Amino acid sequence: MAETRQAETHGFQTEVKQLLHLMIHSLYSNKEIFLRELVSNASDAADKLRFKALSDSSLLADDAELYVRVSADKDAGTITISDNGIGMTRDEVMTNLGTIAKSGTADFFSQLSGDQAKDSRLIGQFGVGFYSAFIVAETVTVRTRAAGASEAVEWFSRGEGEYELKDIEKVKRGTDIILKLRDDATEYLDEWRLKSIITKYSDHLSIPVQMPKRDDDNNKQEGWEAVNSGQALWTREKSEISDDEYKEFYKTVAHDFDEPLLWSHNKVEGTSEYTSLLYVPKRAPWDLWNRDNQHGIKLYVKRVFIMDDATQLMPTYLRFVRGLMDSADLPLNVSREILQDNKITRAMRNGSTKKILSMLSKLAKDDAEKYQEFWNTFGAVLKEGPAEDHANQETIAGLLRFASTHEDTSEAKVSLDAYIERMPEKQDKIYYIVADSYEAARDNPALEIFRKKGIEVLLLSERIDEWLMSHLTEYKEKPFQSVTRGDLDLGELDDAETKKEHEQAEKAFKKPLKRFEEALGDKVKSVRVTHRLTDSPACIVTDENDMSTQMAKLMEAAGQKVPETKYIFEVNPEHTLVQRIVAMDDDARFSEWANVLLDQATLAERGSLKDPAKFVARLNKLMLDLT
Ligand SMILES: Nc1ncnc2c1ncn2[C@@H]1O[C@H](COP(=O)(O)OP(=O)(O)OP(=O)(O)O)[C@@H](O)[C@H]1O
Repeated sequence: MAETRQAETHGFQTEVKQLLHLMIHSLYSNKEIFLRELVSNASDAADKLRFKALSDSSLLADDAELYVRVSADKDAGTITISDNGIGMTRDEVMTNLGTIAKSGTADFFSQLSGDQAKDSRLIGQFGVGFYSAFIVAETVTVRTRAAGASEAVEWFSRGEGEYELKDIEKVKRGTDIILKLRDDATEYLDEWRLKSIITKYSDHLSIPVQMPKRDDDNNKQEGWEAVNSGQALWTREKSEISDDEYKEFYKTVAHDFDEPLLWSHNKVEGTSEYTSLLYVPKRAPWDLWNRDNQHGIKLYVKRVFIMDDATQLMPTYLRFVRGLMDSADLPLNVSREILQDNKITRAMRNGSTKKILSMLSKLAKDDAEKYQEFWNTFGAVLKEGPAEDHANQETIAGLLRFASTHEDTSEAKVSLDAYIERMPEKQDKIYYIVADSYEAARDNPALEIFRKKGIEVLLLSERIDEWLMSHLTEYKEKPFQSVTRGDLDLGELDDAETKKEHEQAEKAFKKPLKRFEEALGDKVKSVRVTHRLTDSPACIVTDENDMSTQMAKLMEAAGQKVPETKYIFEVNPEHTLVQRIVAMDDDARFSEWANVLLDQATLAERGSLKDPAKFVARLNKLMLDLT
């Protein structure tokens, strides 16, 4: 027999206090969701017990019919949500109802602005769960007994700084949550009101949600009756499910306040048999950028809930997808380890990935505006795709959107198909540039020749872009080519005449090039005549096989040692400044100017210099010469 402990008072973790405060103040216009959250927790508790009982049937004891019960006591001003699910031990109560165990919680709180409308949306994304009880309740009492245990505990709180915990007697396994309603929330004492909320949010739960059965005069209670249909939504025929039902179901599975952007419900038969119901949300969850965050896919086996966050069922670059998969083939006692390397899981994952990608491709085709909304929210995550998923690389590439010299906006709107469609007949490559910002990409001197010739260049400036481009080599048999790497060969786009002119210019400029080489020494890899510039005197580019500027920056930012890249210095013999410098007899002065040109070109490409003070000093000296 466990030792009976005295009542204890515990303080909430700081974040819980913050969450409670925010919730009470920003969710008052959406109070009813507390019931959805508590009923859904109760139903999860029943699901968890059903799963655990597969290997230990004694846990169900003589109480095998699992249910959730909701009732109101008008005299006491309370409503009670009970379940005979898995329950909680004392330790579990302290962790689950006293702290927030999600990783990145502190980050989340730092995003809150104090603006109620904005914060309430963020809280929606965070998932309010159990604590939402305090939106309507003055006090909350939780009485719980874990399955298989004999002791039980009571948790009590006013939602302020602390909660009380004491040992109690509880006859049945499971959890009762008793809410003493605030004066402005007494509408929830009405059974009809409760019933309508349950049918709205929880109709699809496979666990029966019961309410008191009233006699004909609607007065005395005669047992309990289920108020939800009790049929899991995804097991029904698509044609019988309304859009509203899909949307409400999404809110429950994804814990989102908003409607989904789109969804797909599939029954797959053949070598593997499963049903999937997958949603793409409208808004990004608050921790989308954390690659380790929870994946949103729940796994069921033959309608029995097995686990949340089934990472094996969806690739990481689709981690924004929410929903569930229900397998007819997996064993009920499946574990995460078994899922790891399993033919059935792989088939489900491949099938669902294809489904999501084709759903997005269809959206892009049918409703460009809505697709753009999706892209602006999740595009940067999808960009992880080509590296992670080679098999679907071409499809993912087709979904990418870029800023480009064709448009006058930093918004990424151009698809590769649109780019190819606009390509002049003789163009055989897809040209792009990666820089720190849209402006730096747009204004990079290396684009001058492309502008002059009317060749479109994709302008990339997100952190992930260099990584993306290192994995994308071609799209529809057109190779990608960075405009700041390697020797620029416009192939067929240059006619024989231009090529001849280039050769002549190079020949004629041989001597000056030698002078530049001597002046710059080992600061550069080589010096050559440029074919990319029309308006600028010089630029720097990397050799085809060297690490690009952006990749080097990324690696440096990640704390890795990066070998120093030597740039190729390209000069524009047509430029007046270059012509004047070349005409100088004084080698020392020539060298000063050559160095200034190199530093300028480095600034345009890298955005910073190793020794900026020296550049400024040199420039000042040359300016003095002119005044
Ligand atoms: N009725 C219940 N029976 C058993 N455990 C419960 C019950 N209600 C809550 N819990 C436990 O408390 C934890 C915290 O609940 P809470 O609703 O705050 O978060 P969650 O359900 O894990 O997350 P979210 O609601 O954001 O998806 C749950 O994960 C569960 O372990």
